[in-house]
Amino acid sequence: MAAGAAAPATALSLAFSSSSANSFHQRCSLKGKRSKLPSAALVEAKPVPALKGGSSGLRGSGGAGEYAIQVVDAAAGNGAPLTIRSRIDLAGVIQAEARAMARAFNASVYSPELLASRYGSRPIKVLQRAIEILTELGYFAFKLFLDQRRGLLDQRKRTRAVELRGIFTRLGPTFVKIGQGLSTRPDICPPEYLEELSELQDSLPTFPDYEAFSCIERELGMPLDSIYSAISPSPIAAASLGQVYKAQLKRSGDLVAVKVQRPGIEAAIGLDFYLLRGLGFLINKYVDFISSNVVALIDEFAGRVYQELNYVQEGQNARRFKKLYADKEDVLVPDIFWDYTSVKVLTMEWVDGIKLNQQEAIEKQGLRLLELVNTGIQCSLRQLLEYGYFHADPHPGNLLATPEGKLAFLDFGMMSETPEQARFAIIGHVVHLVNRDYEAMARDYYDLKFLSPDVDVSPIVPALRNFFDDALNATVSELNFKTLVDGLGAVLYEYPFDVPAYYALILRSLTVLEGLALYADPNFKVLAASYPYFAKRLLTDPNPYLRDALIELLFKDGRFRWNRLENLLVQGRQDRDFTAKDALQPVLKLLLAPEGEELRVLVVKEAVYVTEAIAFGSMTDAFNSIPQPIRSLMNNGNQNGLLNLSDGERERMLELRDRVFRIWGLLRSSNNFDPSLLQPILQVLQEPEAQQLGGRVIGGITQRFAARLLQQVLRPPPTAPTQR
Ligand SMILES: Nc1ncnc2c1ncn2[C@@H]1O[C@H](COP(=O)(O)OP(=O)(O)OP(=O)(O)O)[C@@H](O)[C@H]1O
Repeated sequence: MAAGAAAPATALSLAFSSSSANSFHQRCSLKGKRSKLPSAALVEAKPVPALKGGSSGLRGSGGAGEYAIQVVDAAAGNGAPLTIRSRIDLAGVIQAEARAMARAFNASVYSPELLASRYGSRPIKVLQRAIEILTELGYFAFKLFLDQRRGLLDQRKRTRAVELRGIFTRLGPTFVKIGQGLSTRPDICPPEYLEELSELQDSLPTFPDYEAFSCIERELGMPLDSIYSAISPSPIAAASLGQVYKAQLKRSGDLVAVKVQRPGIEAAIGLDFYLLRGLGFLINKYVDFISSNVVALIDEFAGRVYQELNYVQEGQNARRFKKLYADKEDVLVPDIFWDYTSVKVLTMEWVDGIKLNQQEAIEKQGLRLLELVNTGIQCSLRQLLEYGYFHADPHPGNLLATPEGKLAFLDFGMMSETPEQARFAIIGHVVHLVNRDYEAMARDYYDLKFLSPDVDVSPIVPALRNFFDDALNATVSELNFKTLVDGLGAVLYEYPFDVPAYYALILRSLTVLEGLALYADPNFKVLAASYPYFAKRLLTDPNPYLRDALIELLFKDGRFRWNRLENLLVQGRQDRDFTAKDALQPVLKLLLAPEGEELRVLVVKEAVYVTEAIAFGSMTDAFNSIPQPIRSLMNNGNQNGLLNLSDGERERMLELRDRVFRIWGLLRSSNNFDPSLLQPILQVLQEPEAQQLGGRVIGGITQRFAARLLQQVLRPPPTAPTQR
């Protein structure tokens, strides 16, 4: 990382020119005046976690970019930690955000036409960059061509993928971004390329600090010394589009991260996308083995990168993300300081934390990586499948473990949305996968918008069967998510799929988390960790699509699969948002609805089986308690026992009874369970059609027995506590 270059004294009047950590400490000394807070009208006061106690103001741990700053209340003089309180005046925040938006009114948006008009008249500049890119990419393409001629394309895939990663790094930010983007597209790249490109690091060379500092002054319209009481002399991180400094706000004393955009990046990216688009046209026209529309892909991608260049937009993304997901206490999203944010400067709450790929450092703090990864998985599932608004770039550098054990999300430049229909279709897809219903899985690709409705999915079914029958030879929960993604990728790669970008990004966010978890535990299974969430959604979500998926999961060939319900309840209860009062409600409601006819018949039939099993079980218990000699007399030489049932039948009945009792126990012991929720079943059993089916029950017990049984269950509990 380049050392911080000297800043012009005029621009940086607070002697920020010094790159010495010492001067930084001196200026960060709090000396009592830190405790003065703005006296704005207070709508909400929120404590910021206390910073670590220390003995002498702010202390740097040495190397630039690695400050372990400790703040003490010097005024108190006793080394007691100082709690910085951010007083948030909500109206003030909204106004500040509006002002930041106004500052961003001229933020660039991607427009191929604009780029064409800008660069169409600058042939020399275009030519220079074209030569640079073509030399790199052309040589690479030539090698691919030779590989193909020599029949070595497959064999050399890994080597070429490594080379491509190097080329993208050399070609700069646009290509680093493209490489990162391609690493999420299994429909475009073979697995070897996906792996190598996802390794693309965004640790690019830094740009001079004086340029960053003058950019801050220009963008915020204030001299640096009136904004900060201190700022790190060099960046603490340099990423693809900007670099990040640690600073302390003069007005409030808050510690902040200041992200400053690379100078001239917009022009560089614009020129690159102009050229790439031209190349895209050529590829579309002449390269047969690439079936996707490359120009459309470039346009979509360029649009995203341009959005990332607008830091006000990024701040708004962070705000939205925080509102949706930081309601959970284990998730942290930094606040945005709107008065210090513009298109090219983003100021956010400083997050003290360790990157999620530094397992040792995390565990040294007494934190467990797997717990943090699990928080990430649960949060990702909510992002992808509940609200649909998700962080599309969750690489380990953007996920921090805080000392309090929270998972902090950073970098909201690239967000994506899962359309509502797709959210349900994904859950349905998992249900079909669990059921190994490959026809239904193939049909899901219409709902997922992978295929247009006129494409015949029948050829895909055997491909899915081939892959999943092998992959699923254990249970789905034991399946490695990456295997699944690679396998699906291989299937998608061979068929005319058009995978929407959001889907590829979803896969990537879960693969990233799984990758992190595998460091800590090679046996970790992301799908198993996701099950409680899926189970909870299926059991409780009233959406008709999910309700039908649940019915599909629970009934097969006219029989109820009690083992599945038990499994769902066991799993669903592990989700912290699960409430038993909502469990099965969507299905039970359907029982009473006009369109629930088919379900009613199934439920009545099942009630008969269950009643039979319970009655039989009770009789067996009673029978077994009779002394042996009398039992023999009662059997009267009948080998199959009292009811003349085969061993298999008897076993099945007892198993069913035990399972139903276990499920009942699971429900009763869950929070908020109220037995009257089963009322719809009682109502259905009392209908005349149910009585005809009741005749089957052994020993003359009719459906009335079932109804009475339920009535017992539903009776309001006595007021005095009774022993179970
Ligand atoms: N609020 C913060 N608190 C502490 N460190 C931060 C904060 N924001 C960013 N950083 C540090 O700066 C690095 C780069 O930030 P960020 O990922 O936002 O930049 P970027 O240019 O958008 O990167 P990318 O290339 O991933 O898109 C992070 O990995 C993290 O180390």
